[in-house]
Amino acid sequence: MTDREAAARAEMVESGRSLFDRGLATGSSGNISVRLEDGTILITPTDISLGALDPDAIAKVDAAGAVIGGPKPSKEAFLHRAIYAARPAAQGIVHLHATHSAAISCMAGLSPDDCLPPLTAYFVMKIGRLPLIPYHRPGDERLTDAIMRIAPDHPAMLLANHGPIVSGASLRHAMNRIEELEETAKLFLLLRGSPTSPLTPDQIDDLDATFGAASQS
Ligand SMILES: O=C(O)[C@@H](O)C(=O)COP(=O)(O)O
Ligand SMILES: [Zn+2]
Repeated sequence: MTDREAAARAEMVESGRSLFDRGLATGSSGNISVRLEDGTILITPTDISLGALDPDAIAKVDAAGAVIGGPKPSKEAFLHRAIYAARPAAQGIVHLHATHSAAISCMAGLSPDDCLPPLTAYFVMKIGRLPLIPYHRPGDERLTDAIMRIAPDHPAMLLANHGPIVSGASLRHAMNRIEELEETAKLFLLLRGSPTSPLTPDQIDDLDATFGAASQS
């Protein structure tokens, strides 16, 4: 095993524990993956608590989905593979059922192109727009087409009646992103019923020009 793979396994364990300890992952929901230099993907096993990962019991699949090591992979491995295929720079992916973003994913009348308003600069910088992916049961590979179409322009997507799935240039980057998404979902729910002033298109353009559009990384 390369040093990079050993470090990735350790980082997955630590990330899962951190998410679980803070209540961002509960029960056995959610999954985490890292893409290695050779294109193979480390992914959490199916039906396991993210708080109880073992670095020596993490599944490994190739880009075509064949299992090349470890226990049975997450049923969402196809989804992670589709995102890696659509976003060549992505090296880490996190999927959660975090309460506030999962609550948003169940709301009626969401805009499919953008289901959270640009409330804060950091949300714009980390997420940009948040598209809604139509409901499919977990593990349904028919989701692949929609993901391949939408993921190239979006590092974060919200699965309807389910939760967010977010990629990043590293696992740390994906973690930061999904945590920002969850915090913004919480803000959005806190502000419901209060008049709010989301950022304007000019303010968003200024952020994109200064920090780079979130869609690019
Ligand atoms: O919601 C689901 O069933 C999956 O998306 C999930 O979060 C956990 O599934 P596994 O990764 O197969 O445990
Ligand atoms: Zn899920």
